[in-house]
Amino acid sequence: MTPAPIAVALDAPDLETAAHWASLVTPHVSTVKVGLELYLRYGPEVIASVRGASGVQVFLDLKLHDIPNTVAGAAKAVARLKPAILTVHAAGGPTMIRAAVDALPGTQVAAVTVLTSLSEADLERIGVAGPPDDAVRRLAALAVGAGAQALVCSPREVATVRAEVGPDITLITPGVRPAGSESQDQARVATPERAFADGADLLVIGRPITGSADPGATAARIAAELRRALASADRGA
Ligand SMILES: O=c1ccn([C@@H]2O[C@H](COP(=O)(O)O)[C@@H](O)[C@H]2O)c(=O)[nH]1
Repeated sequence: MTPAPIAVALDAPDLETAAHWASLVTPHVSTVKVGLELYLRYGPEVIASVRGASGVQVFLDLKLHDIPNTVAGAAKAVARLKPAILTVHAAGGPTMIRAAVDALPGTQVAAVTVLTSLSEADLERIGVAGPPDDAVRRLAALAVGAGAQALVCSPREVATVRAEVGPDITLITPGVRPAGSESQDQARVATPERAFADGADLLVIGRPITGSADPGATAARIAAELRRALASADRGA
């Protein structure tokens, strides 16, 4: 069975746990995601540990945000790890995004538009007035114009972003919560089925899977539900 287009966020306190979660979920999902917690604790060795024998796609979610020269250097520093996806913040600006894209030709550079943990009120506090959709759409257009091949947005904005950037850009949505799950620190959430129906290509799901009693079984169940939804929408997975 083709793995479902889900990236499981391996936000684990130690390498053994992350590698164990990766081995449980990789039969069911296309991608595992390494974020700041694991990478800052263990560095590059974490990538081989979670990739394991399965050779699953690794999404390196470092959310780089610095001056262009520094981001280019950081991107080159991770090139040998061959991540399928690397994140940068769209708010770093077009020159910074272009620097990352040019430094990593074999990797999809994904620009994070507006963090899914931020509500409209949070955005107003940091000087971004108006509905999150407006800022997300603006940053998405800027990032694609600078060469980003992928974008990170919440499932609430994915339809708007798809309409803005067209069919060729990979849309990645964290803030995904199966029906009945807690939002936790995520502010802009939707179900996996909603995210896909609205045009997402890759769903990031962490704690609803890794915090469950059986991460392998939970990943299998969410993947199966998604395949059913995709089949009825004729999008295939
Ligand atoms: O806007 C963003 C960008 C990245 N993330 C990351 O995704 C996962 C979500 O984990 P959950 O446990 O499903 O909430 C996490 O690693 C974040 O760093 C995001 O949530 N929002």
